[in-house]
Amino acid sequence: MNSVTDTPALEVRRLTTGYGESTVLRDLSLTVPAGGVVALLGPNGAGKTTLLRAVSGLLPAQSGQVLMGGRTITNIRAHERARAGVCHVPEGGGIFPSLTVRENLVMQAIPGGEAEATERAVAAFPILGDRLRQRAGTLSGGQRRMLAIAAAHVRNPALLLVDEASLGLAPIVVEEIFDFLRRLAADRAAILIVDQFAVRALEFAQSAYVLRKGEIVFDGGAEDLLGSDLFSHYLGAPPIPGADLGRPRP
Ligand SMILES: Nc1ncnc2c1ncn2[C@@H]1O[C@H](COP(=O)(O)OP(=O)(O)OP(=O)(O)O)[C@@H](O)[C@H]1O
Repeated sequence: MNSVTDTPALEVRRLTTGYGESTVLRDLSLTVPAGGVVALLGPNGAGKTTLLRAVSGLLPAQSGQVLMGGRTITNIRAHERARAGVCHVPEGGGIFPSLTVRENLVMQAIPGGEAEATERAVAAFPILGDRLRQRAGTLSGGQRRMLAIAAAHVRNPALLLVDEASLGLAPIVVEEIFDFLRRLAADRAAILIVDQFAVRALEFAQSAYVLRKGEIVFDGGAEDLLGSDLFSHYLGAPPIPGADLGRPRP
């Protein structure tokens, strides 16, 4: 019998899903260990976002199963999955632009925990402390990303799904975001991360999956992928230090 720590944070078993008549993911299986960080990589259109949506319940499974902490969540709705501890930070979103920064944070708090929620978020990203009364829609791109991740952090999720943490952001902002994600990971949060900057994601993760046309073509250690010819084989560009070549190509 599994102990609590052996039970993966997330198990996707033979999942098939898509949009209407179009199937995007076929028979896909993936595991995020408890406290593990997993990178999900692949070219544009491979199905990475679709997988995150299927895990967070925004997209129903056509077949297969999704389990969180050993419990089947395949048939429960997105808000119930969120209550169960799944937190999805979508690409370019995850905030309410017309609300202030403080309101975005407070709405994630448990009743009575509003002040603590704000404190937690500001401790994660101090710049948010200077922006609490500002409408989230008027923040810079980097600050919006920080707010989306901080709002997720407020809920103390068991499983964090981060879609494109760094896309379009200045390197210094990306560094700050990854520093925080590293701290979360050190606190044993399970994280499934999609990032166009494959090298950065692989440096952050312990293991990786590469998706192509809805199917897993690589499943293994992040270092195995990073330090070998497999990287260019699967992701099309060699990791050259200092160059923005971590971006997967179609
Ligand atoms: N709402 C939708 N309706 C129909 N098809 C969709 C929808 N969203 C995505 N698709 C299709 O599903 C496939 C996978 O898209 P998805 O966004 O999951 O890929 P991705 O790997 O995240 O790509 P990217 O890196 O460009 O974000 C693509 O062929 C895309 O056109």
